[in-house]
Amino acid sequence: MANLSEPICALITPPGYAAINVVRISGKGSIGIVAQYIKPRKKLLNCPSHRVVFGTFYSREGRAIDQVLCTVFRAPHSYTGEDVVEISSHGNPQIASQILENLLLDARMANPGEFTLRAVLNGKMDLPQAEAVNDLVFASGAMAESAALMQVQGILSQHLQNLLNDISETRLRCELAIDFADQDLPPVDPEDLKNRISHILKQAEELYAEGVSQGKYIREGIKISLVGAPNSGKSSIFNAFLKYNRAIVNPHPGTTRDYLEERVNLQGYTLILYDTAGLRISSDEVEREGIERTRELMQNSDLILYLLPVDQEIDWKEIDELPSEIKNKILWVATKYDLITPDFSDVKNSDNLNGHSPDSAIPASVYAIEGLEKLQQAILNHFALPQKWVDRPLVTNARHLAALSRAISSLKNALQSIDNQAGYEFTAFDLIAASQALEEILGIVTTEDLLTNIFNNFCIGK
Ligand SMILES: Nc1nc2c(c(=O)[nH]1)N(C=O)[C@@H](CNc1ccc(C(=O)N[C@@H](CCC(=O)O)C(=O)O)cc1)CN2
Ligand SMILES: Nc1nc2c(ncn2[C@@H]2O[C@H](COP(=O)(O)OP(=O)(O)OP(=O)(O)O)[C@@H](O)[C@H]2O)c(=O)[nH]1
Ligand SMILES: [Mg+2]
Repeated sequence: MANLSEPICALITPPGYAAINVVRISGKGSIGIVAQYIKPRKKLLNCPSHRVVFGTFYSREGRAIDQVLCTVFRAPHSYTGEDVVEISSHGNPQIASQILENLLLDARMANPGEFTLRAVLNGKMDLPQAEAVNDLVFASGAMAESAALMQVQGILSQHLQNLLNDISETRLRCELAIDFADQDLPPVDPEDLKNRISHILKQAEELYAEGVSQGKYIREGIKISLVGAPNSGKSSIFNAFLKYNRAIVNPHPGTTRDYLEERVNLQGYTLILYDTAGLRISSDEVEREGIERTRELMQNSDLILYLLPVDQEIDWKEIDELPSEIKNKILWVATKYDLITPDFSDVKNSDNLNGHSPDSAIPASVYAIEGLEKLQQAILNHFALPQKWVDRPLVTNARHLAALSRAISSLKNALQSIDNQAGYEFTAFDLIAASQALEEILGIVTTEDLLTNIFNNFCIGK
Protein backbone atom coordinates (compact mmCIF):
# COMPACT_ATOMS: atom_id res chain seq x y z
CA MET A 1 0.00 0.00 0.00
CA ALA A 2 1.20 3.51 -0.83
CA ASN A 3 2.97 5.45 1.89
CA LEU A 4 0.27 6.66 4.26
CA SER A 5 0.40 10.40 4.98
CA GLU A 6 2.36 11.22 1.80
CA PRO A 7 0.59 14.38 0.53
CA ILE A 8 -2.04 13.77 -2.15
CA CYS A 9 -4.12 16.32 -4.02
CA ALA A 10 -7.01 16.50 -6.47
CA LEU A 11 -9.70 18.72 -7.86
CA ILE A 12 -12.76 17.86 -5.74
CA THR A 13 -15.37 19.78 -7.72
CA PRO A 14 -16.51 18.76 -11.23
CA PRO A 15 -14.04 19.75 -13.94
CA GLY A 16 -15.20 22.68 -16.05
CA TYR A 17 -16.52 26.21 -15.66
CA ALA A 18 -18.32 26.89 -12.40
CA ALA A 19 -18.76 29.57 -9.77
CA ILE A 20 -16.06 28.05 -7.57
CA ASN A 21 -13.56 25.21 -7.97
CA VAL A 22 -12.01 23.45 -5.02
CA VAL A 23 -8.63 21.70 -4.93
CA ARG A 24 -7.89 19.56 -1.88
CA ILE A 25 -4.54 18.47 -0.49
CA SER A 26 -4.18 16.00 2.38
CA GLY A 27 -1.18 14.51 4.16
CA LYS A 28 1.91 15.44 6.09
CA GLY A 29 3.08 18.98 5.41
CA SER A 30 0.02 19.97 3.37
CA ILE A 31 -0.37 23.33 5.08
CA GLY A 32 3.30 24.17 4.48
CA ILE A 33 3.06 23.10 0.85
CA VAL A 34 0.12 25.39 0.18
CA ALA A 35 1.70 28.21 2.18
CA GLN A 36 4.60 28.36 -0.32
CA TYR A 37 2.13 29.76 -2.84
CA ILE A 38 -0.11 31.92 -0.66
CA LYS A 39 0.22 35.50 0.49
CA PRO A 40 -0.17 36.27 3.40
CA ARG A 41 1.96 33.17 4.05
CA LYS A 42 2.25 33.44 7.85
CA LYS A 43 -1.47 33.77 8.25
CA LEU A 44 -1.98 30.41 6.58
CA LEU A 45 0.88 28.74 8.47
CA ASN A 46 -0.53 29.90 11.81
CA CYS A 47 -4.15 29.29 10.93
CA PRO A 48 -5.99 27.17 13.52
CA SER A 49 -8.02 24.16 12.39
CA HIS A 50 -11.39 24.73 10.73
CA ARG A 51 -10.63 28.35 9.79
CA VAL A 52 -10.53 30.06 6.43
CA VAL A 53 -7.74 32.30 5.16
CA PHE A 54 -8.30 34.73 2.30
CA GLY A 55 -5.22 35.22 0.13
CA THR A 56 -3.65 35.24 -3.31
CA PHE A 57 -2.28 32.09 -4.90
CA TYR A 58 1.03 32.70 -6.72
CA SER A 59 2.73 30.26 -9.06
CA ARG A 60 6.22 29.06 -8.20
CA GLU A 61 7.60 31.72 -10.62
CA GLY A 62 5.71 34.38 -8.68
CA ARG A 63 2.81 35.05 -11.03
CA ALA A 64 -0.53 35.75 -9.30
CA ILE A 65 -2.99 33.07 -10.33
CA ASP A 66 -6.15 33.88 -8.39
CA GLN A 67 -7.66 35.20 -5.20
CA VAL A 68 -8.55 32.15 -3.13
CA LEU A 69 -9.99 30.96 0.15
CA CYS A 70 -7.97 28.29 1.97
CA THR A 71 -9.82 26.17 4.49
CA VAL A 72 -7.45 24.59 6.98
CA PHE A 73 -8.08 21.32 8.83
CA ARG A 74 -5.37 20.16 11.20
CA ALA A 75 -4.71 16.48 11.89
CA PRO A 76 -6.47 14.56 13.28
CA HIS A 77 -9.47 16.86 12.94
CA SER A 78 -10.26 16.49 9.26
CA TYR A 79 -12.13 14.25 6.86
CA THR A 80 -9.01 12.14 6.26
CA GLY A 81 -7.57 12.50 9.76
CA GLU A 82 -4.53 14.24 8.24
CA ASP A 83 -3.65 17.88 7.66
CA VAL A 84 -5.96 19.08 4.89
CA VAL A 85 -6.21 22.33 2.97
CA GLU A 86 -9.05 23.07 0.57
CA ILE A 87 -8.32 25.85 -1.88
CA SER A 88 -11.39 27.50 -3.40
CA SER A 89 -10.67 29.48 -6.53
CA HIS A 90 -12.80 31.19 -9.15
CA GLY A 91 -14.36 28.45 -11.23
CA ASN A 92 -12.18 28.63 -14.32
CA PRO A 93 -10.76 25.18 -15.05
CA GLN A 94 -7.41 26.68 -16.15
CA ILE A 95 -7.02 28.34 -12.74
CA ALA A 96 -7.73 25.07 -10.92
CA SER A 97 -5.26 23.28 -13.21
CA GLN A 98 -2.51 25.77 -12.42
CA ILE A 99 -3.12 25.47 -8.69
CA LEU A 100 -3.00 21.71 -9.02
CA GLU A 101 0.17 21.81 -11.16
CA ASN A 102 1.98 23.82 -8.50
CA LEU A 103 0.84 21.52 -5.68
CA LEU A 104 1.95 18.51 -7.74
CA LEU A 105 5.54 19.68 -7.36
CA ASP A 106 5.37 18.47 -3.75
CA ALA A 107 2.39 16.11 -3.73
CA ARG A 108 1.04 13.42 -5.99
CA MET A 109 -2.37 13.09 -7.60
CA ALA A 110 -4.87 11.22 -5.41
CA ASN A 111 -6.24 7.91 -6.67
CA PRO A 112 -10.01 7.44 -6.85
CA GLY A 113 -11.41 7.26 -3.32
CA GLU A 114 -7.99 7.76 -1.75
CA PHE A 115 -9.06 10.57 0.62
CA THR A 116 -11.81 8.32 1.94
CA LEU A 117 -9.48 5.33 2.08
CA ARG A 118 -7.22 7.38 4.32
CA ALA A 119 -10.20 8.31 6.47
CA VAL A 120 -10.73 4.55 6.97
CA LEU A 121 -7.06 3.75 7.58
CA ASN A 122 -6.82 6.64 10.07
CA GLY A 123 -9.88 5.41 11.96
CA LYS A 124 -12.11 8.37 11.02
CA MET A 125 -14.73 5.98 9.67
CA ASP A 126 -15.20 2.27 9.12
CA LEU A 127 -15.64 0.43 5.85
CA PRO A 128 -19.47 0.53 5.62
CA GLN A 129 -19.36 4.27 6.29
CA ALA A 130 -16.80 4.73 3.51
CA GLU A 131 -18.80 2.58 1.10
CA ALA A 132 -21.85 4.66 1.94
CA VAL A 133 -19.97 7.87 1.11
CA ASN A 134 -19.74 6.57 -2.43
CA ASP A 135 -23.37 5.43 -2.39
CA LEU A 136 -24.34 8.92 -1.26
CA VAL A 137 -22.42 10.50 -4.13
CA PHE A 138 -24.07 8.22 -6.69
CA ALA A 139 -27.52 7.89 -5.06
CA SER A 140 -30.17 8.31 -7.74
CA GLY A 141 -33.17 9.10 -5.56
CA ALA A 142 -34.18 10.50 -2.19
CA MET A 143 -34.61 6.99 -0.76
CA ALA A 144 -31.13 5.88 -1.77
CA GLU A 145 -29.77 9.13 -0.34
CA SER A 146 -31.41 8.65 3.02
CA ALA A 147 -30.27 5.02 3.23
CA ALA A 148 -26.70 6.01 2.36
CA LEU A 149 -26.69 8.88 4.84
CA MET A 150 -27.86 6.55 7.64
CA GLN A 151 -24.89 4.38 6.81
CA VAL A 152 -22.46 7.32 6.58
CA GLN A 153 -23.61 8.36 10.04
CA GLY A 154 -22.67 4.92 11.33
CA ILE A 155 -26.16 3.64 12.17
CA LEU A 156 -25.56 0.31 10.40
CA SER A 157 -22.06 0.00 11.89
CA GLN A 158 -23.44 0.60 15.38
CA HIS A 159 -26.09 -2.06 14.90
CA LEU A 160 -23.51 -4.59 13.68
CA GLN A 161 -21.22 -3.67 16.56
CA ASN A 162 -24.05 -4.41 19.01
CA LEU A 163 -24.57 -7.81 17.42
CA LEU A 164 -20.83 -8.47 17.65
CA ASN A 165 -20.84 -7.59 21.34
CA ASP A 166 -23.76 -9.94 21.97
CA ILE A 167 -21.98 -12.74 20.12
CA SER A 168 -18.78 -12.15 22.11
CA GLU A 169 -20.59 -12.31 25.38
CA THR A 170 -22.34 -15.53 24.42
CA ARG A 171 -19.08 -17.03 23.21
CA LEU A 172 -17.45 -16.15 26.51
CA ARG A 173 -20.12 -18.16 28.30
CA CYS A 174 -19.38 -21.16 26.09
CA GLU A 175 -15.67 -20.82 26.76
CA LEU A 176 -16.22 -20.63 30.48
CA ALA A 177 -18.14 -23.87 30.24
CA ILE A 178 -15.24 -25.46 28.37
CA ASP A 179 -12.40 -24.11 30.51
CA PHE A 180 -13.95 -24.76 33.89
CA ALA A 181 -15.92 -27.87 33.08
CA ASP A 182 -14.09 -29.81 35.81
CA GLN A 183 -14.58 -27.15 38.47
CA ASP A 184 -17.31 -26.55 40.90
CA LEU A 185 -19.02 -23.73 38.98
CA PRO A 186 -22.73 -23.55 38.25
CA PRO A 187 -23.15 -25.35 34.91
CA VAL A 188 -23.95 -23.32 31.79
CA ASP A 189 -27.63 -23.48 30.99
CA PRO A 190 -28.07 -24.66 27.38
CA GLU A 191 -31.51 -23.07 27.20
CA ASP A 192 -30.07 -19.71 28.19
CA LEU A 193 -27.36 -20.05 25.54
CA LYS A 194 -29.94 -20.98 22.93
CA ASN A 195 -32.10 -17.99 23.83
CA ARG A 196 -29.16 -15.67 23.50
CA ILE A 197 -28.13 -17.07 20.14
CA SER A 198 -31.71 -17.12 18.86
CA HIS A 199 -32.09 -13.48 19.77
CA ILE A 200 -28.95 -12.56 17.82
CA LEU A 201 -30.01 -14.77 14.93
CA LYS A 202 -33.42 -13.12 14.77
CA GLN A 203 -31.89 -9.66 14.51
CA ALA A 204 -29.42 -10.80 11.85
CA GLU A 205 -32.21 -12.46 9.87
CA GLU A 206 -34.37 -9.35 10.03
CA LEU A 207 -31.50 -7.23 8.81
CA TYR A 208 -30.85 -9.68 6.00
CA ALA A 209 -34.49 -10.01 4.97
CA GLU A 210 -34.97 -6.26 4.81
CA GLY A 211 -31.71 -5.89 2.95
CA VAL A 212 -32.76 -8.40 0.32
CA SER A 213 -36.33 -7.16 -0.03
CA GLN A 214 -35.64 -3.42 0.17
CA GLY A 215 -31.98 -2.47 0.39
CA LYS A 216 -31.02 -3.70 -3.03
CA TYR A 217 -33.96 -1.92 -4.68
CA ILE A 218 -33.22 1.29 -2.83
CA ARG A 219 -29.56 1.33 -3.80
CA GLU A 220 -29.68 -0.11 -7.29
CA GLY A 221 -33.20 0.75 -8.43
CA ILE A 222 -36.07 -1.57 -9.34
CA LYS A 223 -35.94 -3.33 -12.72
CA ILE A 224 -39.40 -3.37 -14.24
CA SER A 225 -40.22 -4.74 -17.68
CA LEU A 226 -43.37 -3.93 -19.58
CA VAL A 227 -44.58 -6.99 -21.45
CA GLY A 228 -47.72 -8.13 -23.20
CA ALA A 229 -49.17 -8.82 -26.61
CA PRO A 230 -48.37 -6.50 -29.52
CA ASN A 231 -50.39 -3.29 -29.27
CA SER A 232 -51.23 -3.82 -25.60
CA GLY A 233 -49.94 -0.32 -24.80
CA LYS A 234 -46.42 -1.05 -23.46
CA SER A 235 -44.67 1.84 -25.18
CA SER A 236 -47.49 4.18 -24.20
CA ILE A 237 -47.14 3.29 -20.51
CA PHE A 238 -43.35 3.57 -20.82
CA ASN A 239 -43.66 7.09 -22.25
CA ALA A 240 -46.24 8.09 -19.66
CA PHE A 241 -43.90 7.06 -16.83
CA LEU A 242 -41.05 9.03 -18.43
CA LYS A 243 -43.33 11.98 -19.18
CA TYR A 244 -41.99 12.30 -22.72
CA ASN A 245 -42.33 10.37 -25.95
CA ARG A 246 -39.22 8.23 -25.78
CA ALA A 247 -40.67 5.18 -27.55
CA ILE A 248 -42.57 5.04 -30.83
CA VAL A 249 -46.28 4.46 -30.28
CA ASN A 250 -48.31 3.21 -33.20
CA PRO A 251 -51.60 1.34 -33.81
CA HIS A 252 -49.60 -1.12 -35.91
CA PRO A 253 -48.85 -4.24 -33.81
CA GLY A 254 -45.14 -5.09 -33.62
CA THR A 255 -43.94 -1.48 -33.46
CA THR A 256 -41.33 -2.03 -30.73
CA ARG A 257 -38.75 -4.62 -31.73
CA ASP A 258 -35.65 -4.09 -29.60
CA TYR A 259 -36.13 -3.17 -25.97
CA LEU A 260 -35.61 0.32 -24.56
CA GLU A 261 -34.24 1.07 -21.10
CA GLU A 262 -34.82 4.29 -19.16
CA ARG A 263 -34.62 5.37 -15.52
CA VAL A 264 -37.36 7.30 -13.84
CA ASN A 265 -37.93 8.48 -10.30
CA LEU A 266 -41.08 7.39 -8.49
CA GLN A 267 -41.57 8.82 -4.98
CA GLY A 268 -37.84 8.79 -4.31
CA TYR A 269 -37.25 5.35 -5.84
CA THR A 270 -35.45 4.72 -9.10
CA LEU A 271 -37.34 2.55 -11.53
CA ILE A 272 -35.35 1.06 -14.38
CA LEU A 273 -38.06 0.59 -16.98
CA TYR A 274 -37.86 -1.66 -20.01
CA ASP A 275 -40.19 -1.30 -22.96
CA THR A 276 -40.19 -4.56 -24.88
CA ALA A 277 -41.29 -6.23 -28.09
CA GLY A 278 -44.76 -7.72 -27.86
CA LEU A 279 -45.02 -11.42 -27.07
CA ARG A 280 -46.50 -13.48 -29.89
CA ILE A 281 -45.58 -16.18 -32.31
CA SER A 282 -43.97 -14.44 -35.24
CA SER A 283 -42.53 -15.45 -38.58
CA ASP A 284 -40.46 -12.28 -38.82
CA GLU A 285 -36.85 -12.98 -37.84
CA VAL A 286 -36.16 -9.54 -36.31
CA GLU A 287 -39.37 -9.67 -34.32
CA ARG A 288 -38.55 -13.20 -33.11
CA GLU A 289 -35.16 -11.98 -31.87
CA GLY A 290 -36.94 -9.11 -30.08
CA ILE A 291 -39.31 -11.56 -28.41
CA GLU A 292 -36.37 -13.70 -27.32
CA ARG A 293 -34.85 -10.62 -25.67
CA THR A 294 -38.13 -9.91 -23.93
CA ARG A 295 -37.98 -13.38 -22.40
CA GLU A 296 -34.45 -12.76 -21.12
CA LEU A 297 -35.52 -9.43 -19.68
CA MET A 298 -38.39 -11.08 -17.84
CA GLN A 299 -35.86 -13.40 -16.18
CA ASN A 300 -33.73 -10.45 -15.04
CA SER A 301 -36.54 -8.15 -13.92
CA ASP A 302 -37.56 -7.57 -10.34
CA LEU A 303 -41.12 -6.99 -11.46
CA ILE A 304 -43.03 -7.62 -14.68
CA LEU A 305 -45.97 -5.48 -15.68
CA TYR A 306 -48.00 -7.79 -17.88
CA LEU A 307 -50.38 -5.66 -19.89
CA LEU A 308 -53.85 -6.95 -20.73
CA PRO A 309 -55.64 -4.40 -22.92
CA VAL A 310 -59.36 -4.28 -22.23
CA ASP A 311 -60.18 -4.14 -25.95
CA GLN A 312 -58.29 -7.23 -27.09
CA GLU A 313 -58.72 -10.97 -26.73
CA ILE A 314 -56.07 -12.24 -24.39
CA ASP A 315 -53.82 -15.08 -25.42
CA TRP A 316 -54.11 -17.20 -22.27
CA LYS A 317 -52.06 -19.95 -23.83
CA GLU A 318 -49.03 -17.63 -24.06
CA ILE A 319 -49.55 -16.67 -20.42
CA ASP A 320 -50.15 -20.21 -19.15
CA GLU A 321 -46.89 -21.34 -20.67
CA LEU A 322 -44.81 -18.89 -18.66
CA PRO A 323 -42.63 -20.60 -16.05
CA SER A 324 -43.78 -20.14 -12.46
CA GLU A 325 -40.73 -18.10 -11.39
CA ILE A 326 -41.79 -15.54 -14.01
CA LYS A 327 -45.46 -15.67 -13.08
CA ASN A 328 -44.57 -14.97 -9.46
CA LYS A 329 -43.24 -11.54 -10.28
CA ILE A 330 -46.05 -10.41 -12.55
CA LEU A 331 -48.36 -7.54 -11.79
CA TRP A 332 -51.36 -7.73 -14.15
CA VAL A 333 -52.37 -4.42 -15.65
CA ALA A 334 -55.64 -3.79 -17.46
CA THR A 335 -54.54 -1.18 -20.02
CA LYS A 336 -56.62 1.23 -22.11
CA TYR A 337 -59.11 1.23 -19.27
CA ASP A 338 -60.46 4.56 -20.48
CA LEU A 339 -62.30 2.54 -23.13
CA ILE A 340 -64.45 1.18 -20.27
CA THR A 341 -64.60 4.29 -18.14
CA PRO A 342 -62.68 7.54 -18.28
CA ASP A 343 -63.21 8.13 -14.57
CA PHE A 344 -60.65 6.37 -12.42
CA SER A 345 -61.73 7.77 -9.11
CA ASP A 346 -64.05 4.90 -8.26
CA VAL A 347 -62.91 1.91 -10.31
CA LYS A 348 -61.89 -1.07 -8.32
CA ASN A 349 -59.24 -3.44 -9.52
CA SER A 350 -60.52 -6.02 -11.93
CA ASP A 351 -64.15 -4.98 -12.30
CA ASN A 352 -65.65 -4.80 -15.75
CA LEU A 353 -63.02 -6.78 -17.55
CA ASN A 354 -65.55 -9.15 -19.11
CA GLY A 355 -63.73 -12.00 -17.48
CA HIS A 356 -60.70 -11.26 -19.63
CA SER A 357 -58.19 -10.55 -16.88
CA PRO A 358 -57.09 -12.09 -13.62
CA ASP A 359 -58.96 -10.70 -10.63
CA SER A 360 -56.11 -8.57 -9.49
CA ALA A 361 -55.47 -6.63 -12.71
CA ILE A 362 -54.78 -2.97 -12.02
CA PRO A 363 -56.69 -0.55 -14.24
CA ALA A 364 -54.45 1.83 -16.18
CA SER A 365 -54.75 4.29 -19.00
CA VAL A 366 -52.52 6.85 -20.60
CA TYR A 367 -55.53 8.85 -21.74
CA ALA A 368 -57.31 9.29 -18.41
CA ILE A 369 -56.49 11.75 -15.65
CA GLU A 370 -54.85 9.78 -12.84
CA GLY A 371 -54.73 6.81 -15.20
CA LEU A 372 -51.36 5.67 -13.85
CA GLU A 373 -51.83 6.41 -10.16
CA LYS A 374 -53.16 3.02 -9.13
CA LEU A 375 -50.41 1.30 -11.07
CA GLN A 376 -47.67 3.42 -9.48
CA GLN A 377 -49.02 2.78 -6.01
CA ALA A 378 -49.31 -0.94 -6.74
CA ILE A 379 -45.65 -1.05 -7.75
CA LEU A 380 -44.51 0.51 -4.48
CA ASN A 381 -46.91 -1.66 -2.46
CA HIS A 382 -45.61 -4.76 -4.19
CA PHE A 383 -42.17 -4.21 -2.66
CA ALA A 384 -43.51 -2.96 0.69
CA LEU A 385 -40.95 -0.16 0.54
CA PRO A 386 -40.60 2.65 3.09
CA GLN A 387 -42.83 5.56 2.09
CA LYS A 388 -40.87 8.59 3.29
CA TRP A 389 -37.22 7.93 4.02
CA VAL A 390 -35.00 5.33 5.59
CA ASP A 391 -34.70 5.82 9.33
CA ARG A 392 -33.14 2.60 10.58
CA PRO A 393 -30.18 0.37 9.80
CA LEU A 394 -30.61 -1.10 6.36
CA VAL A 395 -28.19 -3.26 4.40
CA THR A 396 -28.08 -2.10 0.79
CA ASN A 397 -24.77 -3.51 -0.32
CA ALA A 398 -24.25 -6.95 -1.92
CA ARG A 399 -20.93 -7.45 -0.12
CA HIS A 400 -22.60 -6.85 3.23
CA LEU A 401 -25.52 -9.13 2.40
CA ALA A 402 -23.19 -11.98 1.45
CA ALA A 403 -21.26 -11.68 4.71
CA LEU A 404 -24.46 -11.35 6.72
CA SER A 405 -25.77 -14.53 5.16
CA ARG A 406 -22.61 -16.36 6.26
CA ALA A 407 -23.02 -15.01 9.77
CA ILE A 408 -26.58 -16.33 9.81
CA SER A 409 -25.47 -19.82 8.74
CA SER A 410 -22.87 -19.88 11.49
CA LEU A 411 -25.40 -18.78 14.11
CA LYS A 412 -27.74 -21.55 12.96
CA ASN A 413 -24.87 -24.04 13.27
CA ALA A 414 -24.20 -22.77 16.76
CA LEU A 415 -27.81 -23.46 17.76
CA GLN A 416 -27.65 -26.88 16.15
CA SER A 417 -24.48 -27.77 18.04
CA ILE A 418 -26.24 -27.13 21.35
CA ASP A 419 -29.20 -29.29 20.31
CA ASN A 420 -26.82 -32.04 19.24
CA GLN A 421 -24.92 -31.73 22.55
CA ALA A 422 -21.79 -31.64 20.40
CA GLY A 423 -19.85 -29.82 23.11
CA TYR A 424 -19.50 -26.10 23.70
CA GLU A 425 -16.22 -25.99 21.74
CA PHE A 426 -18.31 -26.39 18.61
CA THR A 427 -20.74 -23.69 19.63
CA ALA A 428 -17.87 -21.33 20.39
CA PHE A 429 -16.28 -22.16 17.04
CA ASP A 430 -19.50 -21.31 15.15
CA LEU A 431 -19.89 -18.09 17.11
CA ILE A 432 -16.34 -17.09 16.16
CA ALA A 433 -17.18 -17.75 12.51
CA ALA A 434 -20.30 -15.56 12.85
CA SER A 435 -18.21 -12.76 14.39
CA GLN A 436 -15.65 -12.97 11.63
CA ALA A 437 -18.32 -12.58 8.97
CA LEU A 438 -19.66 -9.44 10.67
CA GLU A 439 -16.14 -8.10 11.18
CA GLU A 440 -15.56 -8.47 7.47
CA ILE A 441 -18.46 -6.08 6.84
CA LEU A 442 -17.04 -3.55 9.26
CA GLY A 443 -13.58 -3.88 7.73
CA ILE A 444 -12.07 -5.03 11.03
CA VAL A 445 -10.37 -7.67 8.93
CA THR A 446 -9.60 -6.52 5.38
CA THR A 447 -7.33 -7.41 2.55
CA GLU A 448 -5.65 -4.97 0.20
CA ASP A 449 -7.63 -6.55 -2.65
CA LEU A 450 -10.91 -5.84 -0.95
CA LEU A 451 -9.96 -2.22 -0.27
CA THR A 452 -8.67 -1.71 -3.81
CA ASN A 453 -11.90 -3.15 -5.16
CA ILE A 454 -14.08 -0.92 -3.06
CA PHE A 455 -12.20 2.33 -3.56
CA ASN A 456 -11.58 1.88 -7.28
CA ASN A 457 -15.27 2.61 -7.83
CA PHE A 458 -15.02 6.00 -6.19
CA CYS A 459 -14.49 9.21 -8.09
CA ILE A 460 -11.23 11.14 -7.98
CA GLY A 461 -11.24 13.66 -5.17
CA LYS A 462 -13.54 11.64 -2.89
N1 LIG B 1 -15.64 21.46 1.90
C1 LIG B 1 -15.96 20.23 2.20
N2 LIG B 1 -17.25 19.86 2.27
C2 LIG B 1 -17.58 18.57 2.57
C3 LIG B 1 -16.58 17.60 2.82
C4 LIG B 1 -15.22 18.02 2.76
O1 LIG B 1 -14.29 17.24 2.97
N3 LIG B 1 -14.96 19.33 2.46
N4 LIG B 1 -16.96 16.29 3.12
C5 LIG B 1 -16.21 15.19 2.81
O2 LIG B 1 -15.97 14.83 1.70
C6 LIG B 1 -18.29 16.06 3.64
C7 LIG B 1 -18.32 16.41 5.10
N5 LIG B 1 -17.50 15.51 5.85
C8 LIG B 1 -16.58 15.89 6.77
C9 LIG B 1 -16.36 15.07 7.85
C10 LIG B 1 -15.51 15.46 8.87
C11 LIG B 1 -14.84 16.67 8.78
C12 LIG B 1 -14.00 17.14 9.92
O3 LIG B 1 -13.40 18.21 9.86
N6 LIG B 1 -13.91 16.39 11.01
C13 LIG B 1 -13.17 16.75 12.19
C14 LIG B 1 -13.93 17.75 13.03
C15 LIG B 1 -15.27 17.27 13.49
C16 LIG B 1 -15.99 18.27 14.38
O4 LIG B 1 -15.69 19.45 14.41
O5 LIG B 1 -16.91 17.76 15.05
C17 LIG B 1 -12.88 15.50 13.00
O6 LIG B 1 -13.38 14.43 12.63
O7 LIG B 1 -12.13 15.60 13.94
C18 LIG B 1 -15.02 17.47 7.67
C19 LIG B 1 -15.88 17.08 6.65
C20 LIG B 1 -19.28 16.85 2.84
N7 LIG B 1 -18.87 18.23 2.66
N1 LIG C 1 -57.62 4.28 -25.59
C1 LIG C 1 -56.34 4.00 -25.30
N2 LIG C 1 -55.48 3.66 -26.28
C2 LIG C 1 -54.20 3.40 -25.97
C3 LIG C 1 -53.75 3.46 -24.62
N3 LIG C 1 -52.45 3.12 -24.59
C4 LIG C 1 -52.09 2.87 -25.87
N4 LIG C 1 -53.16 3.04 -26.71
C5 LIG C 1 -53.12 2.87 -28.17
O1 LIG C 1 -52.78 1.53 -28.48
C6 LIG C 1 -51.93 1.46 -29.62
C7 LIG C 1 -50.68 0.69 -29.31
O2 LIG C 1 -49.93 1.37 -28.34
P1 LIG C 1 -48.40 1.08 -28.08
O3 LIG C 1 -48.04 1.81 -26.85
O4 LIG C 1 -47.61 1.34 -29.30
O5 LIG C 1 -48.47 -0.48 -27.80
P2 LIG C 1 -47.25 -1.51 -27.67
O6 LIG C 1 -47.69 -2.53 -26.70
O7 LIG C 1 -45.99 -0.79 -27.36
O8 LIG C 1 -47.21 -2.14 -29.12
P3 LIG C 1 -46.00 -2.93 -29.83
O9 LIG C 1 -44.75 -2.17 -29.64
O10 LIG C 1 -46.43 -2.95 -31.26
O11 LIG C 1 -45.97 -4.28 -29.23
C8 LIG C 1 -51.66 2.91 -30.02
O12 LIG C 1 -52.51 3.24 -31.10
C9 LIG C 1 -52.01 3.70 -28.80
O13 LIG C 1 -52.47 5.00 -29.09
C10 LIG C 1 -54.71 3.84 -23.61
O14 LIG C 1 -54.40 3.93 -22.39
N5 LIG C 1 -55.98 4.08 -24.00
MG1 LIG D 1 -44.20 -0.72 -28.36
